Amino acid sequence: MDNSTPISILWFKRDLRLRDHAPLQAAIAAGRPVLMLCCFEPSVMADPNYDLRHWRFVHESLADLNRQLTRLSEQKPAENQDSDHEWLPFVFADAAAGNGAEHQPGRVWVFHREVIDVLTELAQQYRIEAIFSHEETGLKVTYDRDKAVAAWCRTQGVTWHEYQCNGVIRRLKDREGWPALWQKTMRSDQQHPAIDQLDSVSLDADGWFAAHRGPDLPAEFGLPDSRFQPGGEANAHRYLQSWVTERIALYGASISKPLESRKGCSRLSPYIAWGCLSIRQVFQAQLVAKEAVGFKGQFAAFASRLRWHCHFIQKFETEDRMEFENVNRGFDSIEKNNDPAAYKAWATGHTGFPMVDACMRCLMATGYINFRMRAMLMSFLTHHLFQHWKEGAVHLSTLFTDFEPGIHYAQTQMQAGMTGTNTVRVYNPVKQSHDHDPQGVFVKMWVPELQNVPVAYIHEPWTMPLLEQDMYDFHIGYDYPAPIVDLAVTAREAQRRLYSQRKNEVAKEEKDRILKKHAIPRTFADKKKPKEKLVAETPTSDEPEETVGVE
Ligand SMILES: Cc1cc2nc3c(=O)[nH]c(=O)nc-3n(C[C@H](O)[C@H](O)[C@H](O)COP(=O)(O)OP(=O)(O)OC[C@H]3O[C@@H](n4cnc5c(N)ncnc54)[C@H](O)[C@@H]3O)c2cc1C
Repeated sequence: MDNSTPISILWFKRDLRLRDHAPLQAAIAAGRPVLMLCCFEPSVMADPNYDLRHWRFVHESLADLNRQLTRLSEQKPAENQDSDHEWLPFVFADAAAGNGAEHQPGRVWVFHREVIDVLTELAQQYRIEAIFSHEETGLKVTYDRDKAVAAWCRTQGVTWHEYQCNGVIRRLKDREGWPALWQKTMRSDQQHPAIDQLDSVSLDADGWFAAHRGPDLPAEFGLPDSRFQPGGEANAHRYLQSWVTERIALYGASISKPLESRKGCSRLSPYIAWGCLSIRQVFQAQLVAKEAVGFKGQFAAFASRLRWHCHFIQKFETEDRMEFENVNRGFDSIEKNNDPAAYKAWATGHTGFPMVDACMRCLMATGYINFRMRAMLMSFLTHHLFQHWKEGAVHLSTLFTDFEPGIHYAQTQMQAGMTGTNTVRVYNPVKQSHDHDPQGVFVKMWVPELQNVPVAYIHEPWTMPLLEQDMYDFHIGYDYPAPIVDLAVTAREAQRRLYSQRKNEVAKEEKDRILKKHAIPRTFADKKKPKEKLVAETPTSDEPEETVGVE
């Protein structure tokens, strides 16, 4: 192929799948050879929100895409595929049966360079006619990158076709009609690319590509770590299948519990965040399963969370300054503590509160903790320690394998009480421990110092009399820290300061602005529905049902 042959570029971003992929479908339909690429960009990898755990997941997901494409190009018949890919024939049966013999599905070319540099150098080799990708609602670093790519496309005469990502809509002024648009997207046909017709551009692997792909990626990206969820579309479908056919039964009883949620929640979040699954695929899978397996209430609660996913990202899409600034400017004048020692105790899991410490350590080791405990961690930092949310938000981003900027920053602001529109929820970690880990099993799993502490004291080890501390050879302040704050005092003080801050004029004006921009207007029918039902079926509020009530 010479440089006068027009080609299309399929740019994989946070959409690491081959199914329900509108840009790939459109790139194939455009009829030109397609060059599929993905870039590990040094500028994005240097962003403080990211960590090895994210890039390992992306690396695994890309390896999975290339494994699938290799199998398709080898035209292996469905029955010969190993159990690793037993789900593959489901979508690609035609290609696997040999209908795509004329075309090589090829591979995704993975660079370790800025995308703009890759595009510039590719443009010297090929006539790039168009770029196809999903719209990304990302951090400032990727937003700026996308603006640079758009400018590059304009100067080069390249058309950049961007496709809606999940239920998030660009350039929306307010939320009038948003729920109906979301439903329409979720119920519309999936956009499966005709992979058997993909005419893939093949770069010279040992020549041009080797010279231009950039430095080797860090070796750890390629080393699996079994403590974390593995990346890839194949794994995503496995989690989805086991969720909708079996694990859904556990949802209601597990959602709030740090231990039980590890199996009894879907655990689909990293696959959704990195695009190994689209929200539409998940929504439609649960619609089908609901008819087959029942558990309608559990499925309804799950479906409402799929909508929250897009609802929160939509907020960030509309107001991305919340990565750096208080969403309600009326809180800019609030004075927060600046206590590095307290922050460090929180960030490393040494606060003296077993549930806080167990959750943080579990998160550090495995990349996952359930919603309620995420909210509790943020509440502990911003309410009980009264520290600013910013540093803590970045710390948690690096720990969540499922880090999704839109959900993360919108949730952080809400949990920290920075919206001025939601109830301030100050979580009591002792109560959470009693309610959701009564025997201290989870706590002991992650805070081994507490191994010998009797259940009677596991939630508040500092209440253990000295005599018993001697008896169990466990000493507060020596084997495990004394609590770093007095919860009753800090909870009261946080509520007082946050609510009094809401009274300033800027906070009030901002509240109105925020509601106008981000809240989903209630319809008359919604207003007549009982609250619980409303939350499950048509959430007009931001507040996940499991946090209703004072904590
Ligand atoms: C401070 C804070 C930060 C968070 N940061 C992230 C993040 O970076 N990435 C992320 O995916 N989720 C985030 N969440 C939301 C939520 O905790 C996770 O989505 C959920 O725990 C993932 O587990 P799951 O897939 O088993 O959830 P399930 O209960 O099985 O829910 C299914 C899917 O619905 C979506 N979802 C569930 N709960 C919420 C919610 N409260 N808000 C928005 N979407 C939701 C997710 O995509 C999730 O995968 C955050 C919550 C808090 C309080």
